[in-house]
This record gives sequence, structure tokens and C-alpha cells, in this order.
Amino acid sequence: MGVDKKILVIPGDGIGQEVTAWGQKVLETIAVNYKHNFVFEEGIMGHVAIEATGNPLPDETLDKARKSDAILFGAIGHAKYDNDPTLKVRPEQGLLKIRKELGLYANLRPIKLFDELLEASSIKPEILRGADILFFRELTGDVYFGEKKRSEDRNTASDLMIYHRYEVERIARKAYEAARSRRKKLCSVDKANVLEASRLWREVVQEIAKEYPDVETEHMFIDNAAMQLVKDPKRFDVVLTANLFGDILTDEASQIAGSMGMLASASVGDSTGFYEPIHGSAHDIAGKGIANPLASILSAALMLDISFGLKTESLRVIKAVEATLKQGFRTMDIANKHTENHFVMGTDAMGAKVLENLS
Ligand SMILES: NC(=O)C1=CN([C@@H]2O[C@H](COP(=O)(O)OP(=O)(O)OC[C@H]3O[C@@H](n4cnc5c(N)ncnc54)[C@H](O)[C@@H]3O)[C@@H](O)[C@H]2O)C=CC1
Ligand SMILES: CC(C)CC(=O)C(=O)O
Ligand SMILES: [Mg+2]
Repeated sequence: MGVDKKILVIPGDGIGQEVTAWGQKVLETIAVNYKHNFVFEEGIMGHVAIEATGNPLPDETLDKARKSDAILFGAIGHAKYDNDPTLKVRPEQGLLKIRKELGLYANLRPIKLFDELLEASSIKPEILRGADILFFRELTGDVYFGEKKRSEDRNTASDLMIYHRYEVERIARKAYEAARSRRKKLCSVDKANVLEASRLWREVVQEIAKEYPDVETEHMFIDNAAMQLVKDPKRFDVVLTANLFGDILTDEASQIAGSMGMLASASVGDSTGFYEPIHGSAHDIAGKGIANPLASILSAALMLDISFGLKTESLRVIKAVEATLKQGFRTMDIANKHTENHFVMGTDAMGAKVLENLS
């Protein structure tokens, strides 16, 4: 028996538009192959929404999001805002607001290296082989949501780094539960030697750790973690961290998987699930048709598994990606200059190869 699901697709800006089309096509193909009924709606967010309505997250999009079983998101952002920090209405506000409004406090970012991409990374293969990390990045607190201030003379600015006990408790429990079904190791990353918000974080994680005596807990400072991640990525299993640290560490960790274009994510919490690549709208390559669509396709796989419980279908998508890589097909970001038998192609050709491997 197939399942009925309502999926909201928010392509957003830049390469978000280009790659999300392939995440959606993969979901459509899975629906046909496994006789599910997926109904798709589209919503706008980010720069495109500001241009159309003046609002980076129009009420209509938020409304559709609340009514959906899952959301497939691309990316937001536009060079115009990056180049002019004085602009008050910004694409990123849309993404932050939808995360907060939907209570998406846990952002899962799996870092899994496909063997075929061992040579694509800037890190040595012997350091990378076997690396498999699951990040739990807190997503609705921290400096992203604390009070922002600018003095009247505009010469002083501050962003409040704020955490409440309950926010740390709920994401810590989720991370520990995940660690239990993996290698039973959890590393909590903070800056408790300096920051009061991190001291609360560490205190709460130490308390929650007592509920999970079967999981080995380690606490690490963010600066050390950033170094250890590239020195010896295999030492990590589950990494639990705050919003800002998780944002930065996972971009770094994308090099373990070969490219930003390979990393998918799932944001979960109080209601619907939200699935997106970890990358942004990538102005430098937007509109050129060369972005890697695999992060969006792998985000669709996470949706099938986490929101719909369709593990077989999710694995089918991952296998199709693996098969595509095994056949030597590569987008520019994961091509190895030293290998002759790679076929370097654009977004649409790569997406089409994955679809072929799904059929
Ligand atoms: N979740 C989101 O919507 C995010 C939005 N942004 C926004 O995106 C805009 C650009 O930000 P950046 O700092 O440049 O980060 P970015 O993640 O967009 O790009 C960083 C680098 O990775 C490359 N890259 C990213 N995705 C790729 C893909 N699928 N295939 C091949 N290469 C890929 C880009 O070409 C660029 O060189 C900004 O406006 C920023 O605010 C940034 C990060 C996350
Ligand atoms: C653009 C930010 C709001 C978000 C970000 O960089 C991320 O979620 O990875
Ligand atoms: Mg980021």
C-alpha cells in the first residue's frame, strides 16, 4: 500500500532553483515506482519572495509549510544583500523565520563519504576512509536569534548568544538517541572555557549524559574540534553542537564528503520535516547549470526515511547516487583532475543519470 503525502517545494534563490528540481524529480520517480501518492505544491522564500512581495517569507508560504507533511528546500541568498550589509530586509530572514515558526530545532547533517569520492577531497584518502559523522546542530537558538543591537552612532554592534536549558536538553536527547543506534559515541562541541552560554550547554549535556550511560561522551572546544575534524575525522561519531558552531563546522566537514554539493540535511522538531542541502545559493556558479544536484537528491532521500518512514525507498535513492558515481559521472566540484575515466557534466545531465539509475 502506497502512502499519501503533501510536499511543499521551496527552491529559493540561485542554485537552489537549479538543484531542487532534481530532488523533486527523484521524489516523483519514487512515487511512481513504489505507487505512492506525493502531491507537490510550490512556495517562494528569500530574494525571489522579496522581489515578488517585499517579504522574505510570505504568509502564504508559511501557511503551506504548516499544512505539508514535509518540505524540500533549496537555498536562499543574493549577492545584492551580501554586498550591502545596510539592507534591512534580507533573504536569510526568511529561512531563519521558517525554522523558528515550524520549531525545527534539530538540524541533522550526515557526513558520509561515498568510496567513489575518496580522491575528490582535498584531504588524504587514508585520513578519510571510513569517516562517518552525524552532526546535530541546534537550529532555533544562539546568536542567530538573540537580540541584535546597533548604537545610535552606528559604531557599535552586538548579537546576543543566548540558550535556555530546555533548548539544550531537547536536542541533546535527540543526539544521544541517535548515538545509541550508531557507534555509541557523542562529542559535544562548545566554547565553555570562555562563553557563559557554552557553560550552560556543557552543564546540561553532562546531566543528559547520565541518562545514556551506554554512550561515551566527550566534550571538546570548538577551536580544537575544527582542527580534529580534518586531522582525524574517524574519531567522531555523533557531534552535538550549537547553531553557529554547527553551521561553520559542517561547511568544513563537507570536505570529508568531497564537496558542499554532497551534503544533505534534515531539520526536525515540533512538526513537519524540512530537508535542504547545507550549501547556499552559490552566486559564483548560479545560472551556469554546473551545480551539483546530489545534495538536494540526498535531502529527498532523508525526507523519505525520516518524515515518511520509507527506508527501502530512501536506500534506493542513495544506491542510485552511488551507482551514478561508480559509473564515473561527476559534476565539476567532485571531478578528480587526475582520473581519465570521469565524465564531467552539468546539473541536469547528472540529475538525469541518477533518475536512470532509479528506474
Ligand atoms: N541554507 C541556505 O540557504 C544558505 C544560504 N547562504 C547564502 O548563500 C549565498 C552564498 O553564500 P556562500 O558563502 O558563497 O556559500 P555557498 O554554500 O552558497 O557556496 C560556497 C562555495 O561552495 C560551492 N558550492 C555550494 N553548493 C554547491 C553545489 N551544489 N555544487 C557545486 N558547488 C557548490 C559554491 O560554488 C561556493 O564556491 C549567500 O547569500 C549566503 O547568505 C549560505 C549558506 C546557506
Ligand atoms: C544562511 C544562514 C541563515 C544559514 C546557513 O548558513 C545554514 O543553515 O547553513
Ligand atoms: Mg551554513
